[in-house]
Amino acid sequence: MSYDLSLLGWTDLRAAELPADTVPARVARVDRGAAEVIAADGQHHVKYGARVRRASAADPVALPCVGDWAALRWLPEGRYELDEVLPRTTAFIRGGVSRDSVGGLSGDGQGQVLAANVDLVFVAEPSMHSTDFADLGRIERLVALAWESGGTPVVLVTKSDLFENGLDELLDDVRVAAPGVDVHAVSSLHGDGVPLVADYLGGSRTAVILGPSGAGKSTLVNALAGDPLMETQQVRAADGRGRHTTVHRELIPLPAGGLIIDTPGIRRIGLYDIGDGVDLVFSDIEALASRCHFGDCGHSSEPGCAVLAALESGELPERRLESWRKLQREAAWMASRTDARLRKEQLSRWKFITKEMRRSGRNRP
Ligand SMILES: Nc1nc2c(ncn2[C@@H]2O[C@H](COP(=O)(O)OP(=O)(O)OP(=O)(O)O)[C@@H](O)[C@H]2O)c(=O)[nH]1
Ligand SMILES: [Zn+2]
Repeated sequence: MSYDLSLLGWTDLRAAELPADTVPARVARVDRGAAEVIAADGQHHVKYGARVRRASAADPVALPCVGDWAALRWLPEGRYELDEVLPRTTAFIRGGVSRDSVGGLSGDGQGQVLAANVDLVFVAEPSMHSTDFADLGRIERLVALAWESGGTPVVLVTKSDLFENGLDELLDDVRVAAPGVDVHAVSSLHGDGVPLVADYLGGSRTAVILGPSGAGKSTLVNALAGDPLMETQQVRAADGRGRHTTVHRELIPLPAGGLIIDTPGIRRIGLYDIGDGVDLVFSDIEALASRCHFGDCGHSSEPGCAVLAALESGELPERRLESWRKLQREAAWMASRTDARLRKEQLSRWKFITKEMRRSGRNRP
């Protein structure tokens, strides 16, 4: 089986970075010390070469991850080895903080890349979640995370069929929560909006879908993929196989071109390093704050505060200001951690391209 790598996102820009005597391959899945990759001549299971092992021992962020482009080197013994991870254009990084551990935090200083080279980040938020409406705060949080990864967020208000009246008003509220971000309603059940989501992938782009459990992510991926690649909740519950089904297919090529990365890690991603992302998702408040009388205005009781004025006039919803304060506190806390700062520096070499891309065309597919 041979693959057209351009359909998997391979570009001339990346080709320029390929070391001599190697062939490119996209990482579909990783497994301690080895990866499943897709090269032009087929799929391979490859072990990491000495260079990758050395680099990742020093910094786990250097470990290959799903979505990476890798350089494979042919060994005399007749197999490929993963020789190098090519520079990433975008990356979802989980900080060295596990919120599941005792006390809620365990700062081990070990960053981990969950997915790389993701062009589009679909933020799925159901229009109705049991009896609750779409959660705007969660959208803000995931959009911030999306910007921080370097990908372009697109908000999908899923299960739009559950919202009979007022869908337009809901979409307006979501647009306020995510300025500069495309917002669409999707019903995988009826197929509404699904072709539009596929269009974003433009034949060779890579996307992830973030969102709470039950948002309809698997159902949407199935609708995009056109065949039952992943089983939805009911099926999984029935056969008791848990989430294994998605683990086996982490990089999913779509029939119309483009790819979706769906991994348990990406599904569980919450709020990690969102420093820059907060500024982007709250660009309206940042703009207001720049007009405050005092440069270091805390927007609490200072005279000449443009933020408070907007709050009073109703231009700025109070919920949104609170959401901004909360995310800023978390981002500040993350930034105060030395290891988080270090990790950022190590990553900056991978991220500069990203920022340029973000500046040049952040909203359109
Ligand atoms: N009414 C309606 N229900 C939907 C739609 N999409 C998905 N569902 C249902 O919502 C439930 C959850 O869908 P999933 O696709 O499993 O959600 P998920 O986001 O993948 O959830 P996790 O795997 O837990 O992260 C299932 O019962 C689906 O049948 C939709 O467009 N409309
Ligand atoms: Zn102010």
